[in-house]
Amino acid sequence: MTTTGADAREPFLRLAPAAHARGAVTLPGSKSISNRALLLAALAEGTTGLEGLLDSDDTRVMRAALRALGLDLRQDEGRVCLEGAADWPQKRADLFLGNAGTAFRPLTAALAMMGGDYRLSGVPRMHERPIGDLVDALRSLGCEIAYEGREGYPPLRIGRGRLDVSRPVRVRGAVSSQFLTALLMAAPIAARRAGRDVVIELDGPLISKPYILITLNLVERFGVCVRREGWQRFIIPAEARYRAPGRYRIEGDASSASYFLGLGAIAGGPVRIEGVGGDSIQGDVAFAEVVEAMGARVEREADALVVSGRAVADGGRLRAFDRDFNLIPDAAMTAAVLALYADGPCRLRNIASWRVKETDRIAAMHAELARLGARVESDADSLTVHPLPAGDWRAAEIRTYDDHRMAMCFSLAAFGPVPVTILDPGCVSKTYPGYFKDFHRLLGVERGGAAPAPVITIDGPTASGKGTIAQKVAQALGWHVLDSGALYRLTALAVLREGGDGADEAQAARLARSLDIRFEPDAILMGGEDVSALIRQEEVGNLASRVAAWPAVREALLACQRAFRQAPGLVGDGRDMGTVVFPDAPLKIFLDADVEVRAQRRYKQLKDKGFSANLDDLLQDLRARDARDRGRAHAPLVAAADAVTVDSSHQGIDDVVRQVLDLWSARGPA
Ligand SMILES: O=C(O)C1=C[C@@H](OP(=O)(O)O)[C@@H](O)[C@H](O)C1
Ligand SMILES: C=C(OP(=O)(O)O)C(=O)O
Repeated sequence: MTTTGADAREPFLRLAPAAHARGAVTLPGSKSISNRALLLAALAEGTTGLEGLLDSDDTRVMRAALRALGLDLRQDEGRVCLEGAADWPQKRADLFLGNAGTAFRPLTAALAMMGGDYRLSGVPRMHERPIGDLVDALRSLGCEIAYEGREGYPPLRIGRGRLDVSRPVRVRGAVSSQFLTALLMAAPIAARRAGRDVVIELDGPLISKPYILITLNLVERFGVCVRREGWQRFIIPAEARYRAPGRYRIEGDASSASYFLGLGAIAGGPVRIEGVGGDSIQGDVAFAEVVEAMGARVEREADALVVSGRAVADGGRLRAFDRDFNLIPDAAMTAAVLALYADGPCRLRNIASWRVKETDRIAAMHAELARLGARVESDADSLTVHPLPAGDWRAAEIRTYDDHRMAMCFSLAAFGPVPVTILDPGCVSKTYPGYFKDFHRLLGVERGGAAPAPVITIDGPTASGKGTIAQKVAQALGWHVLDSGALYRLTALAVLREGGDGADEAQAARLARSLDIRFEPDAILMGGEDVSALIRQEEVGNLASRVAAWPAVREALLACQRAFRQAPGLVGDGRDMGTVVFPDAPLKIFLDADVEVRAQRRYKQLKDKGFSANLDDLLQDLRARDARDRGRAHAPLVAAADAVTVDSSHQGIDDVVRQVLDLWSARGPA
């Protein structure tokens, strides 16, 4: 199902439309906690054994930097052991920190307070991510920092300043909370040198507050108790000293958990996520509440979450939201993709920080969701995503902008009816190198389990010949055939027999659910009665088109249709076979023909069977039915984005059958 692997920096990863996912995943260690723990262990007296440390680009640059600064890091039976020091031995270093905000900002503060001759740089995008608010705060403390390029942005040069902590240091937190985090973690260096309390005051608003709580939690685990007055003032006592806690276990990454919470919500689940749970210290576990509000169920254990929902492939829909995501900006990206499956427009508010992360995430998210076919609106600090009806999905190539979260959250777009291609999937290595492997495992793609029987879908308007073509293709391949139109006709017949006219959705859905039908080789039985001829009547056909427009009816018949998918294979004909019922079908045909040609065919069919017919009436009828089928809001008649359109206007039946069989032998077995 996957066209190429994603372990190396492959150019793309093609995800076939998926329907269900279940199983357990163990999260990699938290990026935010790993890099904080590395820095604090490096500053602490004694040896710390870090367990569950994340191994990814962001932590590798941190570890490499600490080594370059003269610290001793050893790998020891699944732990990273680190001998810390209040002052680091190497006073000159040129440090490359990739695009890791959690390495760049805290190291800037620590090195600036220690003093030395340091240069800090990163990837080009890191040089576009602001750091001026932190540099201003550090300069106000007497640190010496210079911008090598653009004012307010890396690369930085750090020298030897003269620390003065006699006055509170003020820091702005409106652009990133990492500036306050950096000062809080480094402050004990200044407190020790100056022999007095360091007071940090917030200047203006603070975003991403839960990350400050992670910082305070970690700082305390390493022996420093910060006195805190709300979000306004933080006092680091003169005698603050970091002490190694011996061993420290890093919990799983809660931002990474968001993809699996989303997965369980749209793919049925249950998905068991191990590594974060009710005891987590990360704000992003609150994403569990977001998927709950959207309709998923989440069970919380101390160190695990179990999520399940109604699969969108089975007709499930998530509840729309209008929500402030300031506290969980990273997990919020997952919600933007889930919005595709919602029952109304979803609004993500207060996410301006997205603009200065790995990429301008508001612009990137807007562009890529739109590429899938979604309607999207955005402004300086918000994003509105409209749900994407099955017929509007486009098989898109998603650009990821070297942003791990773009790649990970767009994997959830694989639950639409068309394939989705993720470009540069290897960018997940920033925080989750094994992401796609875990994702595929939950989808069952890598499990080698029984693959579902193949399906060829043939969709098209009335009288395009799809019923005959489907029969003949199925015969040639020795497969089953599903005449989905018959299910709607049977429902219509049941409605007529109850005296209804198709205007009552609940009645039609109730009858659809309770159909007692049997398909025999030459007959269709309802309640034991052969109704094959009855359901071919124009009156029933017209009513069928009307009841088929009811979402509750389509939903009632969905599971019934999918049950036809059995070995050795199925040819399904209808109007939404490829878009809704079998979105993962390896071959989809959209069979079209001019409306005049179709009217002629229908006319001949009726005449041959001895019915009276009028060509003009038939033409008018077909036009009306086409308009109804194409215009209905729920599962309208459209070609799936990955369907092959075959025009049968000027071809004989056998030519079309041959064409379909050729297409199958060309692509099916692959
Ligand atoms: O402190 C941290 O570990 C982080 C803080 C957040 O950044 P902002 O405070 O810039 O929103 C978050 O987006 C980032 O991934 C990690
Ligand atoms: C914003 C992120 O990273 P950083 O730590 O580099 O800020 C992120 O991981 O989503």
